[in-house]
Amino acid sequence: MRVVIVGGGSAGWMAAAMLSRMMGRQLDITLVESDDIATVGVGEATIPPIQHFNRVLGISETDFLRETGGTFKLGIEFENWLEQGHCYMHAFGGLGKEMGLSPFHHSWLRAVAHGRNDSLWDFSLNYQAAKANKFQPLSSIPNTKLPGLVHAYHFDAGLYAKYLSKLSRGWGVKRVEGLIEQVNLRQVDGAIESLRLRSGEQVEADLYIDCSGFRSLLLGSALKVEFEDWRHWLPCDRAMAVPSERIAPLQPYTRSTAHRAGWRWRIPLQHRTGNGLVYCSEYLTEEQASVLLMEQLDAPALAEPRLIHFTTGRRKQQWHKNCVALGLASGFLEPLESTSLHLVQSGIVRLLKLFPRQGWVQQEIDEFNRQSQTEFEQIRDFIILHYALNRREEPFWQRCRDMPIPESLSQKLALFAKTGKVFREQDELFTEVAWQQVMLGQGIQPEAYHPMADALSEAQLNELLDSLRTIFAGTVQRLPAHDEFINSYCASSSTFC
Ligand SMILES: Cc1cc2nc3c(=O)[nH]c(=O)nc-3n(C[C@H](O)[C@H](O)[C@H](O)COP(=O)(O)OP(=O)(O)OC[C@H]3O[C@@H](n4cnc5c(N)ncnc54)[C@H](O)[C@@H]3O)c2cc1C
Repeated sequence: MRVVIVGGGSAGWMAAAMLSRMMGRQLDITLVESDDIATVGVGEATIPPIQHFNRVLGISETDFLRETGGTFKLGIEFENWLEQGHCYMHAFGGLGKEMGLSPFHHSWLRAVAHGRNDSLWDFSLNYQAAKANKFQPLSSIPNTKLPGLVHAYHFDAGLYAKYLSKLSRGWGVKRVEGLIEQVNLRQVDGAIESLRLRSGEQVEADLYIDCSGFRSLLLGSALKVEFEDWRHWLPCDRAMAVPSERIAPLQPYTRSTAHRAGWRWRIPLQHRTGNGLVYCSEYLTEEQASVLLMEQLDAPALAEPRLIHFTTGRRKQQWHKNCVALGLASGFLEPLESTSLHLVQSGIVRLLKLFPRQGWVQQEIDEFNRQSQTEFEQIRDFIILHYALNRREEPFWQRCRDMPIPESLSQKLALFAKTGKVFREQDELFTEVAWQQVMLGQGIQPEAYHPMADALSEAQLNELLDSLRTIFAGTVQRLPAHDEFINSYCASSSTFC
């Protein structure tokens, strides 16, 4: 089968690498990219499943981090989101200790209700290590049955695309440089027939993968698949990004700091720090955004700030006829929970699981679209949660607080507020522990805890919590500094250019 991938950003090269690796010579893969159209040029923070993607590709962690200037990530810190001066973390990994069927946070809720003043994050090893700037891979805590650290990465997505391009071409992918000027549709069924490049060359395939970025050249422009706009839930529509010099120490976590009309990110890489402001253009001009971004850099800028326009939402079908869209061509959710590259990854995996034998089968397409829709909506709800429960005073934040939220989210919040209970939908990306941290972090104080948490006596509970705190503190103390570990394990020669 002939496959053409349009676009050589992270989405295009991730798709090329995985399809060529998994399907081998059964597919004749061509990737078309244009030197005249830049990639989006941002995308630095990820979530833990990216490890699996690299493993399947056979990429070692050290090579990957060296090639992409990458660092380790243990979670995302949210500063000023609830209100100015408040801070919490969505730390990856678990909390406390497995308590049979009773999630650990119920025991913590009980302890707090009875007068203890521990923070939930005293029982997150990831949080403790992150705030101490410590890291090394740790699958479990030695001499205990407790799990260790769960990590993702910060890396330069442009360098990742370059690296995957080199690997993919070794695995048989053909690269064509050229600007696509026309997408020709078949008369008979309206599917894509061919692409005409500026050079006059025609490129034909059985399956087209649209990774053309926000343009959505094939799925959106040519096939006219509608875009579902979610700005009424997520009103930010601009980002301004700027790299700055690396500073020490390298923090093993992403920082997301709310400002008067959105938030800013700070992502430490080996060769630079990625910074950006996400904002709503109704409340902040481009000039104000630039001042806000630049005045709060913690090291000299390495380039001029760059403005990116976006609209939050998704294409109503992400696979239509003989065209599947991945990455920005399929939809966009702001990078608050670092989910875009993950959506590329899961789209590729979904495509491979439903890969057509020949032609296309409508049931496969419907299943792909159903799963993609669910995944996008679940992530959307998780992102809205951060905005909806704020207590900030500025007009932008008041608007976020007053906005109606999806029914699926309001049910989840109400259940947690009343009972402390939270459930992960089937196959949902975010774990119960992730939901707990953000709901508590955004100020929900559950009225009750699960009766199973009463199974221990008060003395037993206190002993358990004290011993967990001691174990976590001792474990973190023995970890090397994140910088030290990077230097010895995967130091990169990448420089900013
Ligand atoms: C502000 C912002 C911050 C982000 N931060 C994160 C983050 O922290 N973590 C994360 O996971 N994701 C993040 N993302 C998303 C992430 O950057 C993208 O999902 C990812 O890079 C994939 O982009 P892409 O390949 O779909 O598109 P692009 O990088 O835009 O690539 C599009 C490609 O299509 C080609 N093309 C377009 N038109 C034509 C044509 N006519 N002919 C030929 N070629 C064409 C271009 O040359 C280019 O190669 C962020 C996105 C934004 C906007």
